[in-house]
Amino acid sequence: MTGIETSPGDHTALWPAPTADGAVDATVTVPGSKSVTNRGLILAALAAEPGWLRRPLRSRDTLLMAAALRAMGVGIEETVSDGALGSGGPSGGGEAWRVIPAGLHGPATIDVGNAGTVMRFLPPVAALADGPVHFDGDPRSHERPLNGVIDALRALGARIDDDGRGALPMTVHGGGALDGGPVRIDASSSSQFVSSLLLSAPRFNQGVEVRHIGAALPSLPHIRMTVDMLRAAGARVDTAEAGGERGVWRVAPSALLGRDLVVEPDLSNAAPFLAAAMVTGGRVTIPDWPERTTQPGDELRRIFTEMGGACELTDAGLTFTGTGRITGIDADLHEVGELTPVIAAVAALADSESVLRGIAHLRLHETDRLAALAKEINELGGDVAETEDGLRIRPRPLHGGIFHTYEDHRLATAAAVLGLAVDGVLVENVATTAKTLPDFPGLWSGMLDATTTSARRS
Ligand SMILES: O=C(O)C1=C[C@@H](OP(=O)(O)O)[C@@H](O)[C@H](O)C1
Ligand SMILES: C=C(OP(=O)(O)O)C(=O)O
Repeated sequence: MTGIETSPGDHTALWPAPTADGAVDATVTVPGSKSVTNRGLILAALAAEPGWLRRPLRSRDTLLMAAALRAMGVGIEETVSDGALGSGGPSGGGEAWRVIPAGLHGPATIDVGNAGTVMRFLPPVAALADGPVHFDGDPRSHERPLNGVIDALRALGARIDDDGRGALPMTVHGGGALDGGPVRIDASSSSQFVSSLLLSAPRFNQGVEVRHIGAALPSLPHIRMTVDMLRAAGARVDTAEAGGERGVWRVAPSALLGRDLVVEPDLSNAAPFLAAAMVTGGRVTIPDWPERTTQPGDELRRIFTEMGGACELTDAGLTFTGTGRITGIDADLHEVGELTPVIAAVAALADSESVLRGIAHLRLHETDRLAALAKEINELGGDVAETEDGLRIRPRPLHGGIFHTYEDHRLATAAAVLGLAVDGVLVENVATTAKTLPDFPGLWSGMLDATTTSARRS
């Protein structure tokens, strides 16, 4: 495990965001999906036989997940696959992780960093271990809600010591098995509470029946991703979409298959690159864009088209073309909240007002994203106001300055988008992008260098 930032990064470092000289014209290969990689790791670790993850994302969040599973005894071998190892996916071989399930053991200590998927998806796995598993992480991990997972696990038979706030740090006293059964949770603050219980449920004695009570659930595509991946691993899952009750998910106890999974590119991390086409009136192609996917980033096709761009899905991937003119948008981003920071950056460069709704839960993400976006864009001369459930963005001429990022990868990529159009944007701690995107500055300058090269050729 080398070459990836595994700490939150250096707050004193300032990265001068490059401006674009003209329309970008580039093909950008985006690394694998965080959400698919971390679900794939858990399902493979709980399987009855070894499995493969091909083209996994190697970033802070996924390396923390792999380290945590290893700490509980799971084998994860990193290899570079070639034809001999089987299909390497649409573009051939590349990196692959072989996951070898084993008895889950405590005592173990897990560093969750600031990864929602690690802090929420692993406590049910720890409940299946045969000893205590201690969870802690970055200071922000102590503030992000975990009560839905803690309360549900207790109701399902787990013993957990925490300080009574429903947050980290905590110790799950794994008993080697968990009863499971019916449980009610309020997952209105994070869809990850539901995904967490479903992912480990095939290994609970009675499986699980999760009933969501409370206000609307955010990020439904991510719950669909959980259900799809469970089914692909052989689990039996009942959902509203399969004729079941709304807000209720049932997973039957069963053995899980070891899969050979090719991880899709991270479509949410494609957002800044597609935004570059929007902002510069250029063209960006993302290879291997899936034809069908549960990733919320697929909605970018619709959202950026509504804002004035155009896209085409071909054998080469998704090609997104901007005209340089951006129209403001009135959009409910409840289901695709993680796309908000980059959409807000594009909206700040539009020629009319935008209203982004349905995203109050973003106040509980890596940072309070609504407050941070409003403050940082306004400090560059913008006019962004927080509403009860989102942002109202009135485009203004922007100027350079320091853009603080609050250890939030998506704040940093949003700042890079603004920097394409605004001279003198200095992005604090761009290294924080390593949470989900290794070498973002390299990919960004690669996109701009490819543009210069193609301009010279023509
Ligand atoms: O399950 C997942 O992989 C995710 C679910 C969403 O979380 P919330 O429902 O907490 O917004 C999303 O924002 C996060 O980036 C990834
Ligand atoms: C909310 C996010 O991450 P996490 O998995 O830490 O919740 C995100 O990546 O936008």
